[in-house]
Amino acid sequence: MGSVFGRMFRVMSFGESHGPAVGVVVDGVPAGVVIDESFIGRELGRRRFCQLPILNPRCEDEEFQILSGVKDGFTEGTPIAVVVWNKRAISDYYNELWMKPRPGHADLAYYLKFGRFYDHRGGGRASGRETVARIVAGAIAKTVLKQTINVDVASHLVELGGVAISREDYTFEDVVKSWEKPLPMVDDDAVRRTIDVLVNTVKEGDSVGGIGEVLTTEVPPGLGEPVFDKLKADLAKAVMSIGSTVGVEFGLGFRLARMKGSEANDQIVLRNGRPRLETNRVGGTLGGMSIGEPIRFRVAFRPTPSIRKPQRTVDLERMTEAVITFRGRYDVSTAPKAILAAEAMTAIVLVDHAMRAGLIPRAIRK
Ligand SMILES: Cc1cc2nc3c(=O)[nH]c(=O)nc-3n(C[C@H](O)[C@H](O)[C@H](O)COP(=O)(O)O)c2cc1C
Ligand SMILES: C=C(O[C@@H]1CC(C(=O)O)=C[C@@H](OP(=O)(O)O)[C@H]1O)C(=O)O
Repeated sequence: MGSVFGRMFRVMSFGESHGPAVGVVVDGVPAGVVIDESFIGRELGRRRFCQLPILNPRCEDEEFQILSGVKDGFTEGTPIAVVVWNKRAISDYYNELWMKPRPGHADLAYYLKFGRFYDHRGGGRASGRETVARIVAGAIAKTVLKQTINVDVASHLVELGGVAISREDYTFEDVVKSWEKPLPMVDDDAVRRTIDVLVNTVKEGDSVGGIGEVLTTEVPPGLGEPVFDKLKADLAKAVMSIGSTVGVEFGLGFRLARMKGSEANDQIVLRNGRPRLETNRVGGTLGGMSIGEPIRFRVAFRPTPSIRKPQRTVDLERMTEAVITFRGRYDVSTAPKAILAAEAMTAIVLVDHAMRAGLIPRAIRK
């Protein structure tokens, strides 16, 4: 229930933060796709941030194993199962938090739904660790996109801990290259200022939220279906399913709501014999379908729940009010890892819709 996503390109994520592994089964991958295992490793590596330990103090080595669906470096057209081993869980930190739900985390909701069977250690199933499964499936989806409709997906942070990038003139390549920096931001000054904010936030025992953006190269027209299966609707569901996500806006998003039609409408112009949008303020879809333009949207992430400051909760065993102080490890912000999960989910949605639109067959070579 709830762990499968997609219609033709189907992704099933499994695993808990403190179980032996997290992983994914991807069904519907066409046959004949060349799988480069080192690319999957590099995508997992982008999520580690171990050079800035306050962003990922657990710093797993992300050793993974492909269990099925790939033979001699080619996909077989059958389900691809991948596990990523959990090796650095320390569950003792969570003993004192059993039945004392952390404010902001999913503990309370899991208790109210599943009773005392929920796993609260390291966030259990609701952990940021689950995004590892999405990164692996996203790496497979990106590989399929590249070898079929030649679409690339990238992401970056536009604001973190209250520090916003000051550039608006960045290109897709700038966004890709931002991942070579300590934080994926296109503005070096913002990177420096954000790191200061993050370091001070940890000293205070607190956490911060942020905003990221996902961009693609030109997506062929026709992805997305009227009216419930719009591309933007499926993308919104895909990214809203990432823990800590609180908002999605396409193109200029909420800024469009404050404009006049004459300011907001993207004029349609002829370029190289094709109808194109002059500006793409709308973010790459009209009527829920791609139109040959890049897709572009922003995602907001709330601050990390586990913080060192005392927080009020209810002891569910005694049914009394209580105060907890978290002593374990926590990411000062979920945003850097979460935006990468949004990038991965975007690739997954694009492959699913390209298959549904008939642009990707079940075997890409025979
Ligand atoms: C990438 C990522 C990293 C996270 N790291 C932490 C963490 O270190 N500590 C913590 O308490 N919660 C962490 N979370 C949990 C979320 O902040 C959030 O509380 C949880 O996933 C439930 O989110 P939801 O209510 O939006 O579904 C992380 C989530 C994500 C996506
Ligand atoms: C392990 C990861 O994130 C974890 C997400 C998380 C949570 O509550 O969501 C809590 C922490 O787990 P632990 O207490 O085991 O260190 C984070 O480290 C990861 O992203 O790889």
